[in-house]
Amino acid sequence: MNNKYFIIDFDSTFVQVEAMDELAVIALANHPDSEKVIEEIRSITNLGMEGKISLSESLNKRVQLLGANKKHIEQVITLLKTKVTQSFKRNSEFLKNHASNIYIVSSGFKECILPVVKEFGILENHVYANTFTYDENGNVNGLDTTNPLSQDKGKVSVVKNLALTGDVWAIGDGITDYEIREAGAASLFYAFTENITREAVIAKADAEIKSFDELLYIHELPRAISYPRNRIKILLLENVHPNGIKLLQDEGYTVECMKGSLGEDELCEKIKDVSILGIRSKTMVTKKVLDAAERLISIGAFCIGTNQIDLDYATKKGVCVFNAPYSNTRSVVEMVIGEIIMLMRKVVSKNTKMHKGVWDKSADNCYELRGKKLGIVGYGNIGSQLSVLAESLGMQVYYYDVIEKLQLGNAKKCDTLDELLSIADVVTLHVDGRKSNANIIGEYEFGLMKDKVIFINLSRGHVVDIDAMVKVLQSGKILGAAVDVFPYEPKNNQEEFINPLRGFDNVILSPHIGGSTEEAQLNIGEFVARRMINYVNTGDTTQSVNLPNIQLPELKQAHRLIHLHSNVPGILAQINQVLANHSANVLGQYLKTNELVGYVISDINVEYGKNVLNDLKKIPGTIRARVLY
Ligand SMILES: NC(=O)c1ccc[n+]([C@@H]2O[C@H](COP(=O)([O-])OP(=O)(O)OC[C@H]3O[C@@H](n4cnc5c(N)ncnc54)[C@H](O)[C@@H]3O)[C@@H](O)[C@H]2O)c1
Ligand SMILES: O=C(O)CC[C@@H](O)C(=O)O
Repeated sequence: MNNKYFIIDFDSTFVQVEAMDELAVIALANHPDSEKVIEEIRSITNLGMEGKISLSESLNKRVQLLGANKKHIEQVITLLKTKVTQSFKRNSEFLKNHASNIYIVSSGFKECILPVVKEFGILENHVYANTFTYDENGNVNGLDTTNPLSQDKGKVSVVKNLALTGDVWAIGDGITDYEIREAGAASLFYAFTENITREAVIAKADAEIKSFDELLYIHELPRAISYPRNRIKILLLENVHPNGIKLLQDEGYTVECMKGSLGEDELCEKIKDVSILGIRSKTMVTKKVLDAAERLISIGAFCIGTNQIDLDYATKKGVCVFNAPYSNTRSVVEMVIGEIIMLMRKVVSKNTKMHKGVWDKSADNCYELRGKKLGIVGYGNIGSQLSVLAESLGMQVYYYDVIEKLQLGNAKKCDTLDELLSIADVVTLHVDGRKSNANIIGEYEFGLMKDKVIFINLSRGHVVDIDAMVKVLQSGKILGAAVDVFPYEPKNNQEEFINPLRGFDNVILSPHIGGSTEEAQLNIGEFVARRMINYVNTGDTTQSVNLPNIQLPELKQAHRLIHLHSNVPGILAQINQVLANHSANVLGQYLKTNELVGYVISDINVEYGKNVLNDLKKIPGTIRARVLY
């Protein structure tokens, strides 16, 4: 590190904001035309940053408009301390440990800058900036014009005077930072875009860095996190809730969102450099998609069902899949109850008639649900919660599940599907979307149902043979039906819904919205985003659908080596041999396997051979190995 120097800009680089703009907001708070003046100051700042007016002109104009005094400067310092850029904050240890290599060179004002950067160990005599001049009452009345930083190319002359020999890297968001490199006073200029992106500046830069982590990563320097988060690209399809998006953005990941889903070919193209994919029920993540995904480490299904993902193949490729197993359960249950009532009272067909002007007041074939037999197929999270609510409304609940399930309340277990179908007044499906559930309700099963049955499917489209259902609807056997899920569903809201169930006035059709409530989507968005963040940042697989679930302790003063491999004998021994070869002191080790893969986490002392990760990757059967800190 001896011959590497960092020339760091302050405004919008070391801190997230422009100190002068913030000072203006504070100083002009009681000014009658404050908004107008602040806007003027901001536009002058930008003109200066983009090189459209000279720096001295920009500075002078702004100071005159400011009307600030010493009290305001105190207030802006307090504010700036809360606005330090995340990646500088994260790497405070690096800044402290290498203080002699770090300079802050800014056209801003030292009074505002020094108290902020000092807290990060920056040396006072390494801070170069302008200084205000004051009148006898402590009001700012100008700036020290003898300071080179008040002049055009001031940064250039300051850095030249430092006479640094070695690698000098200028890091900033403005043209004046580039000028240091242009004049040959710095060897490289990095356009810093964590806070603001100026295309004109990026165009001049040797490279864009979206965070200070990225610079440290590029140059293999000591850093707070192993991999810059902004390099982790996330693609979120199908309208994920804004809270989920924000959680991921706040972590520093690069997030792209799309409202609809993508077809296989489009997704194959789009997914190439994506590390995390977020979907709901419509996006099919096939083998072909997984093969096209060169960097994918995790998929978040922002829903319950995961049948749209080739889970076995994802597991073999070491892609960790999460879903939200409970967040929309209640929403589905409420919709089922509502639909049973609407169908039993023929509200749906009567509503259609009313809109055509037909007054059909009659009680024919209209029933209370009290005392009726509800047959639940699939007694999982939704089925069992429905059981409790339906019973509280006076229904007699029967259920059938392929695995042994404890009954809740007075619900009665049926030993076969046939038994349930022949007992129930209302049949509702809540099975999962496994492939073998295709057409579990077809002609034969409809035949077993009672006359005037109410039939509901809010589970998955492929579990019902739609042609058989159409026949039985035409026969008049079904009193009413509600269907929310279909074997083929439109990819987005622009595509027409085409299905033979259209046109029956006793059938409620809904566009797969059983779980689409504000409450559920918010919960799902946050739940899945948190699971994925935890996995990426710590390796924790708790509640993953496909990888062995390991809940990990927080990583403190250690590096975490993560090794995912095919589940074959002897891998743990080989991992430990590699660790021994590199004299790595193991602080904790965690292992779990499922039938396809094994997951080994080794927390080790930070002193270890550099090639340990490469050697771990060479172990036969390795799917993925990474280091985290
Ligand atoms: N319409 C929507 O918007 C919406 C919202 C949420 C969930 N869902 C779907 O609802 C279904 C149920 O969700 P959950 O959270 O209760 O799932 P779950 O996994 O908790 O429960 C499914 C239950 O079905 C049982 N099962 C599977 N196949 C069966 C079969 N052939 N016969 C009888 N039982 C069978 C399983 O053993 C399990 O107990 C899933 O398909 C899910 O994707 C739809
Ligand atoms: O929101 C979705 O797309 C799917 C909802 C539901 O089917 C689920 O599986 O949770």
